[in-house]
Amino acid sequence: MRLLALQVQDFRNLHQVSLVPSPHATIAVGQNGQGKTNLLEALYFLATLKPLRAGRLSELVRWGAQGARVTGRFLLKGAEREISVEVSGGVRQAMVDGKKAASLEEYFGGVSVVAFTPDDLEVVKGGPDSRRTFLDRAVFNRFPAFLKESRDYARALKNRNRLLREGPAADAAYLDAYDETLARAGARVYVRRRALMAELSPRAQATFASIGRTPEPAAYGYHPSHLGQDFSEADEPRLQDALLEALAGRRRRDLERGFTSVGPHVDDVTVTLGGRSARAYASQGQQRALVLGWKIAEIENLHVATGFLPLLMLDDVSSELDPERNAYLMSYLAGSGAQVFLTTTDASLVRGAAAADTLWVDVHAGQVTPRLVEAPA
Ligand SMILES: Nc1ncnc2c1ncn2[C@@H]1O[C@H](COP(=O)(O)OP(=O)(O)OP(=O)(O)O)[C@@H](O)[C@H]1O
Repeated sequence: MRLLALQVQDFRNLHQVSLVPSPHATIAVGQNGQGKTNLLEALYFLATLKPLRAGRLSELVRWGAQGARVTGRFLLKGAEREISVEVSGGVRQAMVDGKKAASLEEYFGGVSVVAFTPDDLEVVKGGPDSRRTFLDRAVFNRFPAFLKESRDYARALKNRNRLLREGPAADAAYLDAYDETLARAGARVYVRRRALMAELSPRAQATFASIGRTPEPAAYGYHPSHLGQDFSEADEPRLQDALLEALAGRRRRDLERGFTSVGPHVDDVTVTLGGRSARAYASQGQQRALVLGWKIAEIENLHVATGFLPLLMLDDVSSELDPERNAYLMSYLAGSGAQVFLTTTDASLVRGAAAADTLWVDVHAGQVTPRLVEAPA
């Protein structure tokens, strides 16, 4: 998979950008607050239909503009196709070759992206919410149908919670029906997450072992909470029954509190080092290596599973790493053969990922301008 051309219109502070990226590294250099992350976010949104940072889609539209649009021409399995996404009035529209996409499968058609951002550290340091978001981005990359499946779950959860807020007056027959829907959708979410973790965690552990410079082994885990037992990814029907039972068992408590207390929305990801919580015990450098181990594993896992290397995006990551780990990452990127997009305030930090075919662009006040000469060291 390769991105041949990218066009961005009225996306955050980017008024109009037209870029022919390098087949390998494209590096955006600029001072703080100029639009470097916005450029990556535009590409991320195109490739995933999910915002990288925004809470609301309307935040993506340039102030004063009617709508935002991102278009990419990709080379996939020898054929060119154009996908684009528009946001207007808080609504997103996905298109393939200029026509409304018939399905998400048609839209994505093999496009995937792995993003490295300074926020990734939240997977170790942050709360369960950030860990679930982190995990779900990886699940979605591996199984594009998960975009719809996770939405189905969120909708079912919202409906049940709305009914729970009626308290004891809530109609029991309706609740039974909502429990069924929620258990079905929840089992799907769980099974997808579990399948991803089964592929990813051994790879991430091995990558960490090679970059962590620490004798303790890392472990990345995901288990259902409040179900009393674990389930494999092949156990969907049994899991659905267990979820249904747990929902029934917690109904009284849920009615009192007005929200659903069991299901994948309260599950957590565990990251440990030598069997101890990485959040509580790992150093900053070890925490960063744990995240890096996961991300590199994700790239390799996608490559094996789909036959394609995903697009890689690194938002100002080098400034967060110590020189040795940064050098490792840069040489990994240069040797991976992947198409990479990097941002930095300091070109010298990412020089290790650059080659003769690198496209250097300057980002200033929302303008993206290719450099005619290579960036100075
Ligand atoms: N919807 C929007 N419309 C117009 N401008 C926006 C919008 N959303 C954000 N901005 C502007 O975009 C700029 C931030 O851009 P961005 O986050 O890409 O910075 P950056 O170059 O990555 O900087 P840093 O190095 O600090 O991360 C800010 O000036 C912000 O005001």
